[in-house]
Amino acid sequence: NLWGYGKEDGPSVWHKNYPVAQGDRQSPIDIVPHQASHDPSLGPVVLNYDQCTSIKIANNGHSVVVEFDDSDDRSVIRGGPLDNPYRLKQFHFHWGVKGCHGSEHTVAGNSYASELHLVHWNAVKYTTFGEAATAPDGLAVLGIFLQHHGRFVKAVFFFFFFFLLQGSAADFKGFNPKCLLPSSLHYWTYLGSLTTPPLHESVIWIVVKDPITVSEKQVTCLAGSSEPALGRLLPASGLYLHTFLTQGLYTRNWEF
Ligand SMILES: NS(=O)(=O)c1ccc(Cc2ccc([N+](=O)[O-])cc2)cc1
Ligand SMILES: [Zn+2]
Repeated sequence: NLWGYGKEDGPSVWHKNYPVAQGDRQSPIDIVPHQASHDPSLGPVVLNYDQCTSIKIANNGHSVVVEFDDSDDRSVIRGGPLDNPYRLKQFHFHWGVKGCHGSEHTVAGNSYASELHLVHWNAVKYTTFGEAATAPDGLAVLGIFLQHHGRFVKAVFFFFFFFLLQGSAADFKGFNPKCLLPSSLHYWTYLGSLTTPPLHESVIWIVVKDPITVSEKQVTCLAGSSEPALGRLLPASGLYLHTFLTQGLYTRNWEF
């Protein structure tokens, strides 16, 4: 496919197909806390996800994405650096193949195990996500660091990522991402870009300072709050995993 994270198709060569990679507001960045300037005009970020409607979960070959119904303003983020409410479109994770250095943003050079991105778009100024994704104030992505995954969480990631064969999707209803959010939303914010191709410089980044430790509790909440969906996913993926393991297909020790 067009791009990936390998030697031949990774970030160092993305500029060949996506010249904006050499732009002046590319993400991710290393956040250096004591170089960040305090902006007293910035208020708190407010999330209204109570009526959120997750639709499906899919594996696009680069990440696991949970899509939401964004046909109205039922799930929005507002406040902070945002002039309008931005609609929740999808969330996805970035994690590493080796242990715990999968986050995209780093804080004073330190990376976390993984990073959750909640992607929103400015439906006040633009009519479609695609249009917003090419505008300088079109998208707002809430980035949340996840730290030190236990074995249980790795298994869940494994289930999600490997059960959903590339390009497949499963319906995944009733999941509210609020259960994955830290209580205090202290954040850094900067104008940046999509962190993967097409790398459009259209993202107002809001990176939450405090990482969440994705504990069994969080994952259970994930399972709990989306019982119908995850319930359907897990046994199937459990079966898949069982087959995968027992049929000797399990060739290497997967590390997230
Ligand atoms: N990692 S991230 O910066 O939050 C990110 C969020 C969403 C996307 C998906 C995507 C966003 C926009 C387009 N586009 O405009 O053609 C295509 C794919 C890609 C990357
Ligand atoms: Zn992302």
